[in-house]
Amino acid sequence: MSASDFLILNHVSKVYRRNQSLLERLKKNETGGTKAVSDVSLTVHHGETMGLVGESGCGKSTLARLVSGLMAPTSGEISFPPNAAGNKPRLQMIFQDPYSSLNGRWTIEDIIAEPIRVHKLRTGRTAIRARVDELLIQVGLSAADAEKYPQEFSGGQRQRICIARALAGEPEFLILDEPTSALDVSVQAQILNLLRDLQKNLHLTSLFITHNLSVVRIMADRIGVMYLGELVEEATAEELFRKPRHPYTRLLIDAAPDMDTSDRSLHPIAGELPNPAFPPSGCRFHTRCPFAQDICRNTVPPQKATEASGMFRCHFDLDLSNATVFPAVNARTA
Ligand SMILES: Nc1ncnc2c1ncn2[C@@H]1O[C@H](COP(=O)(O)OP(=O)(O)OP(=O)(O)O)[C@@H](O)[C@H]1O
Repeated sequence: MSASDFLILNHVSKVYRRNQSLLERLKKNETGGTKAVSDVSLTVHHGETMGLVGESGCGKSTLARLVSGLMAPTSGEISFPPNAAGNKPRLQMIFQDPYSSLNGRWTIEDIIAEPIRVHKLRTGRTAIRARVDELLIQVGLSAADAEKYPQEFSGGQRQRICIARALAGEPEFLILDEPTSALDVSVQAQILNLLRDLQKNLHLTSLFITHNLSVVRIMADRIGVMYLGELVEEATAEELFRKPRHPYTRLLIDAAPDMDTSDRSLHPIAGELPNPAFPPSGCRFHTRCPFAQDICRNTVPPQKATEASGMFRCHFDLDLSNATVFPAVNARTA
């Protein structure tokens, strides 16, 4: 542990239990459920944005809920090393759906004022209203919007309100779970720009979760890649794109849309995602990996360190820096 450590995940796993049929029990699934997060170890440093990326169902949202304390891990530990004052950091979350996360019967003032009141950050109606106005302006809305209701705003504007509400709690740590995935492509870029400016100006530490690698490339200092509950690679954003070490990372890079063009759709990733309740043996990615050998089917790959303080889990040291390593995939998506 070092002084710059903000959040530490130590061998964290989460199993969702479910009722099994007799046949299922006889078959094999000894865990009796879905191991949505499997043995994840990760450190987030002060002031850093850690991106988590992977396809739907890889366990990203489960990890977010574990880190936020909404849910306890089945095994492993999650800790926030105490700051100088010995306090736990204040945490806020921003979710994907700005429609369901705002109470339609409350005015925007009530919504944004709530965390200010709960954490006793200002007292008195005038001071609280002044802070609400300030936050609305900070997220690109206007003080007059405080009197309105959520239904009067577009999706992008509602996400701005959610961001203002999160900032109202004066968080040291922000968890963003697919904050732009429900928005139109043109609005996505505006919200990402806003979030980037806020992170820079407010020196927030954050966990940014998305299925879109192009989005974390813009937002994150470091990126963790998840596949079927496991962290398969972790590196700085620069290193991950320059020299991916795991074949799944290479496929995600090839599937990522180009944020500089109007076509920002994700390209499909080859192969079918296995059922997380019954992950493949050995390397979980072997059923989709063009480099798979017998060892991949039978043996769990070791965790290997990269030169630049990253890590990856693959039996081989493949050179994946060139996009042509998956010609079939690239021909299909061209
Ligand atoms: N409450 C739950 N009970 C049982 N299984 C669950 C529960 N929540 C998630 N799962 C399962 O755990 C796995 C991981 O889900 P999770 O939502 O964390 O993934 P994700 O990567 O965030 O996906 P998405 O982007 O679709 O939300 C999936 O197989 C999912 O079906």
